[in-house]
Amino acid sequence: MTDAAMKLVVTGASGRMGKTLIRIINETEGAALRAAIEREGSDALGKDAGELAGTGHLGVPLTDDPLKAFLDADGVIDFTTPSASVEFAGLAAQARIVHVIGTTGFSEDDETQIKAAARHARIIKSGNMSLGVNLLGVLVEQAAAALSAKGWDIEVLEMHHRHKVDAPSGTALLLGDAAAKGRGVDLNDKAVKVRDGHAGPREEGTIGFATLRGGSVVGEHSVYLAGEGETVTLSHKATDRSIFARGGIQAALWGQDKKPGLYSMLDVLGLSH
Ligand SMILES: NC(=O)C1=CN([C@@H]2O[C@H](COP(=O)(O)OP(=O)(O)OC[C@H]3O[C@@H](n4cnc5c(N)ncnc54)[C@H](OP(=O)(O)O)[C@@H]3O)[C@@H](O)[C@H]2O)C=CC1
Ligand SMILES: O=C(O)C1=N[C@H](C(=O)O)C[C@H](O)C1
Repeated sequence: MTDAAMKLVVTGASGRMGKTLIRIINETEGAALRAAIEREGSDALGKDAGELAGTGHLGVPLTDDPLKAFLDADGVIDFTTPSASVEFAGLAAQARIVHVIGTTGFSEDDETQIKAAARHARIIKSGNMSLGVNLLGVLVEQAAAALSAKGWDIEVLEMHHRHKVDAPSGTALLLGDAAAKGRGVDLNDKAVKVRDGHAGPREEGTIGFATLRGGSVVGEHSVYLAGEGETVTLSHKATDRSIFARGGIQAALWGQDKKPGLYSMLDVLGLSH
């Protein structure tokens, strides 16, 4: 770690992604863990971040004072809950730092508040921080555009571990959005997220979602483009959370010299058009 290293805060530090981030930041040149935040009342407060993450003692105890931590840092990497991330976006704006948001499951109102915070913070937000999924999104957009003729139906299937609380996943929505973009439509007008009982035949032009939950599955996504007599399937399988952590850290480093604004992982990876 050098003096020039980007000083990072990890929120949700005792969560699945928080611990992965602490481990990967510790291995990343140019990044340094400055503080680790957990929610008020958490049993993890006061514990050492490195000991929690299994990397050995780092001398960074978990605290519940995000503003103090943000004012003394260059960036925050945040995989927590929608309400916490909205609060952190406001604090990142006050501290004028980079805010990487990996959290999923936001409401429209949450999204509006994050956009407002991006007037002062550099916010990079994505439902999936991995290179593979963001590349998949580009391919889905191309396939949906190429197969936009009548008769091709698009369905997104996802599976995650039993602890996941939001559905469809942020990645499934990202892929659905890419498909909608390829077709030149708005996903909000075309998404079918639930089918139950006598749902009737499939409505032409809709984009369907199906959700599976179970075991320890890190994240699996498939987009089906189903035509008459043939189906094209585009898939991604995550087997290790470190891909999300590496992407989150890459996003934070990328954001250092950017103007305030709301960016996506496509911007970070040079895949936006
Ligand atoms: N974009 C991407 O690439 C990825 C996104 N995710 C998303 O990241 C989020 C977190 O996932 P995961 O790590 O599996 O979930 P976890 O539940 O394991 O971790 C979330 C952590 O945030 C903590 N937390 C909740 N509220 C606050 C708060 N106000 N201040 C500080 N910490 C808080 C929780 O504490 P406690 O448990 O005590 O409430 C918990 O430790 C989810 O939305 C998930 O979908 C996950 C992987 C990749
Ligand atoms: O909750 C998770 O675990 C994951 N969440 C993200 C999502 O909602 O798509 C990304 C990844 O698939 C893991």
